[in-house]
Amino acid sequence: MPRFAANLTMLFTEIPILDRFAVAAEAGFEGVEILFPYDVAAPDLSRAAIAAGLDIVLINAPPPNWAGGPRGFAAVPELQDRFRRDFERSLRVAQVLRTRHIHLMAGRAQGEAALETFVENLSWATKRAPHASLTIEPLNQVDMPGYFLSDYGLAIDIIDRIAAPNLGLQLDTYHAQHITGDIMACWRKVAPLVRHIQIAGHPGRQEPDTGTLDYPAFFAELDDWGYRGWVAGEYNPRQTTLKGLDWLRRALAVRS
Ligand SMILES: O=C(O)[C@@H](O)C(=O)CO
Ligand SMILES: [Mg+2]
Repeated sequence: MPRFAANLTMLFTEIPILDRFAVAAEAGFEGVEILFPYDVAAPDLSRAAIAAGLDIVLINAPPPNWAGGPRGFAAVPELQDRFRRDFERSLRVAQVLRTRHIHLMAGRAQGEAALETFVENLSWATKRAPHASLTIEPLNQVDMPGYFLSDYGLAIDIIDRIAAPNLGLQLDTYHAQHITGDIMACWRKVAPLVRHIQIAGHPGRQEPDTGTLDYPAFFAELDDWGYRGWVAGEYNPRQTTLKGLDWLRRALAVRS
């Protein structure tokens, strides 16, 4: 059974960010991810994680705007400088938080120039931060209209083309089911490239045990493949976060 992390940008939002760590640990999570940890002082986040005994396993590179702002710039030709500056900032924050994975968001863009920019920026970043694990994540076009990366074939081609050991795939089962219609087949196609997994129910993006996806079977499949990475709950809780954690309790019971 994989190790589970809580996405503190979407879970436990009923309490202040620095209080979410202890509550997540108490609930059984062993790690957390924070999409845009740029509004709170990094040493405060780090202290809260250490006090709760949790790893901060993933952050996104800026922009620090979750509420409808741009979704990254890595594939936006005219914003290459901005991407690189923001990446430097995420490296500084990741160092304080001791975070292993940094998700580099492509942003809204299209066409050949966007592809070349994405490849150039990602190659640059892999060399700039050889110690970091960098990820790219296909997002579906309904939730993220115009986002450059919403195709798994394209993600595989880009990762193969750059061929850097520190660049891999972030598999979000909600987006993957939306994009491919078959999460299990998608996982089997991309498994060797996957560095980090996020889960939610589909459709609806609520608790993993809502909707149509069979998570006990998916977790068993991850074990069969020897997946050793994290699985992060990244969803919108239906009520309070704690009331919707049966999926985690059941998974942890299978593990023990
Ligand atoms: O799935 C998502 O939306 C996230 O993992 C993300 O990185 C920001 O959009
Ligand atoms: Mg995701």
